[in-house]
Amino acid sequence: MTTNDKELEQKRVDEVAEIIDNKIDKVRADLAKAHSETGNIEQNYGENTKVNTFEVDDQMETNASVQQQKQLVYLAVENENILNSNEQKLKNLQGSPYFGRIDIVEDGEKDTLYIGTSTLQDEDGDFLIYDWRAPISGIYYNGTLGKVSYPTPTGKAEVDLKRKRQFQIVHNKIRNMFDTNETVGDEILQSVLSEYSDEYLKSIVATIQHEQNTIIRDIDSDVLLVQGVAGSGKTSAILQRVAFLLYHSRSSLNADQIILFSPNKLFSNYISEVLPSLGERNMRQVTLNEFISLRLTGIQVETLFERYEKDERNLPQSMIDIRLYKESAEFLNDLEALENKNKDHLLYFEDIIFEGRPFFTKDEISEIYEKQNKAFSIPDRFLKTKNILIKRLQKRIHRDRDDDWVQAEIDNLSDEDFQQIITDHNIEESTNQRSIIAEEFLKDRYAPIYNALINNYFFNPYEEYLYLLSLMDQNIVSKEIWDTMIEAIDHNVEAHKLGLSDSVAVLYLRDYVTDSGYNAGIQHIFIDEVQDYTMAQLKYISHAFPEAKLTLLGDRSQDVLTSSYRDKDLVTAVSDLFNKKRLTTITLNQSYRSTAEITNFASQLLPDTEKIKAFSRRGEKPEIHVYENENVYYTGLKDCARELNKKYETVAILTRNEAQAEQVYAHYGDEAQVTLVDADFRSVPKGIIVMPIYLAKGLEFDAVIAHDVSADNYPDSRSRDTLYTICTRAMHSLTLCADKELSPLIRSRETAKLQTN
Ligand SMILES: Nc1ncnc2c1ncn2[C@@H]1O[C@H](COP(=O)(O)OP(=O)(O)OP(=O)(O)O)[C@@H](O)[C@H]1O
Repeated sequence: MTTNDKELEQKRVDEVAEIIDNKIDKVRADLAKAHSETGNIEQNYGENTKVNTFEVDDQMETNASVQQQKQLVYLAVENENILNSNEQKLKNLQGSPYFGRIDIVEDGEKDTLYIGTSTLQDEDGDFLIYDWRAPISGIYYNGTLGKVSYPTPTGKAEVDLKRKRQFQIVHNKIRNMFDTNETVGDEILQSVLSEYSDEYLKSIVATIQHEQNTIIRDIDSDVLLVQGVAGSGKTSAILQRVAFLLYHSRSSLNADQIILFSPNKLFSNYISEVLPSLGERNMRQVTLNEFISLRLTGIQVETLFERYEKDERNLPQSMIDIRLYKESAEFLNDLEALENKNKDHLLYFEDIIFEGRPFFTKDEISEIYEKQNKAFSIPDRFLKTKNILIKRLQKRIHRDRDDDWVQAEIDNLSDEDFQQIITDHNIEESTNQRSIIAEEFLKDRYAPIYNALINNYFFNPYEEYLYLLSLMDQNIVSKEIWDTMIEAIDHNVEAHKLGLSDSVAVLYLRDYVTDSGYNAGIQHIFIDEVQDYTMAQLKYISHAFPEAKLTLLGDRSQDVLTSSYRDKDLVTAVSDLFNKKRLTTITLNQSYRSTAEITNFASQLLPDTEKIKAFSRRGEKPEIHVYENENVYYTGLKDCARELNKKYETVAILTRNEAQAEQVYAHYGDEAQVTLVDADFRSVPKGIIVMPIYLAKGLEFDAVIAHDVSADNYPDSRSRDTLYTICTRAMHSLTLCADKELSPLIRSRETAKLQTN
């Protein structure tokens, strides 16, 4: 590449930068204008709705006018939103308008395309920048020079890729520029990965690698399972994939139809900037616990973290055996089969209480249910019962409307409330207007009953679950232990609590009997850290979102929360669970987060079968500090953190569990620059932080100190995943501190600098 090449490219950057600046000025002016228009319309709308509603004619006129005004407000707001989004996209291009260029020959014609985070056209409609998600841009990430193809609506198009050029442009100046035959050459990746960590994960759009691109652009799989080593870009790929899907299906998909199950609240904040930097809105995010708790209102569901902390203290074998069964997809199948087998069984119903008294008693509900034809399925019989109850409620409303107490209540209504009923229900003037008003009044009054019916509150899934458990012919543990377990759940439910595996089973059962609980509007579900999920949970999630395609990403070696009792092959288990769906499995072996020294050290913690490729970014060897006793240990740990903090903004001391994090923190006294991070934190503070590893899942830090890697604390292979996950959170510096004897998990000492104190 010649100096002249660079000058020409820089000239183009300058031109494009100027166009972007001009466009931003224009969009800002449009936005100011649109904003003041929206203000006017809104003000007008406010005034119109204040019109007299006491005369019927006025009222109708007002309704029509209000509708019209509402529409105007909607359009104005929509227009502003579009302008805002355009402005955001242009701002994202400012300073670094593109990162790639491809020269192609298509049907004998030469073309040069520049690729950036969004499309930019000049006045004549010519493309100055192609969106990275455009089909043709795929060539940039996938293709090596020569004949390549890209998808078009009419099939594959063949082109000859003549050149692939990468840029690193900062403040509109070309810092680096390379021609390459690879996906993205090492030089640019090196420079990106050497940067220090940030509060937020960054977009990898400019340096997406070949396998990552396959994940991002997959549109055919129902279930896309990614097994990727720590730091291989799984989370980054998910976010790029969301942006890709939003672009690819822009007429039929919006961000609200995508849900990401994330491991914790810190993580949600950590990833929150990527999509906006790509000009897209964030998808919905939920933790598994929030998802379950929202569906089981009034019950406190045990969190995975709480359970992990309890497991650390005591986890008898019988409990492991029961839990493994309850976490399997078969358990849910068995519950369903048992429910069906037992046609004569009367479901557990509940009274519907209204104003302190039963409105429908459980006897009445049971009687209706019993009368349903047993040849029908349980969900059918349940639905018929529900419909009869709704009809009875409607009859009751019709009957009660002429009762004296109702009439008296209507007489007592203020004029405004009276008119409100008329307006809300569009009641026209007629001879029986008063009866109609009475009926509507009663509907409002009885709305809680209607809601209770619609939401199936008259069915008690907890009792039903306990009953089915008692019927189970299991051979996992002795009958005595099984019965004790049922009793424990019963006590728990009385205290409005539920264990994690029971909660999913109750939900599944409730949804099965009541034929409800699914949301067909959601089109994509992403699950990060899928190794923390059980097959029962995955089965339930896929039942709850029947139309959604699933993208599952995990690392079997980072099974921090369940490896104490589970020994599973994630890929096989997931493949078995979704064997009827189009499933694609992708493996990522290359790790990008850490220096080669850290990755190589972390890899030797795992069995030799694990293949992890370190990225060729060099750094210091990890250090192991072994201390003679507890007193010197804590002084040493603190000194080490302080030293590191001089160089790195964030130093994370990571522990096995909460108690250990608290213990470390207690040794700090009130030192201001140290923060103990717990599950309620929304963002990671700077300075020295102390936290249990499960809260740091998915996150990364410049420098990590692994607390107490002694043989006591990490005695055997069951704690291997925890130690591995801790080590792989480090980007530039890793130190392991041990009180006395070093853990046997640390096999190869050559990959680290050992120091005894
Ligand atoms: N193609 C890439 N270009 C630049 N940086 C990348 C690329 N892929 C990954 N990275 C960087 O590597 C780091 C790890 O990525 P990410 O958190 O997505 O990995 P992960 O597989 O989800 O990790 P883990 O499972 O350990 O939490 C991040 O800093 C990310 O920006």
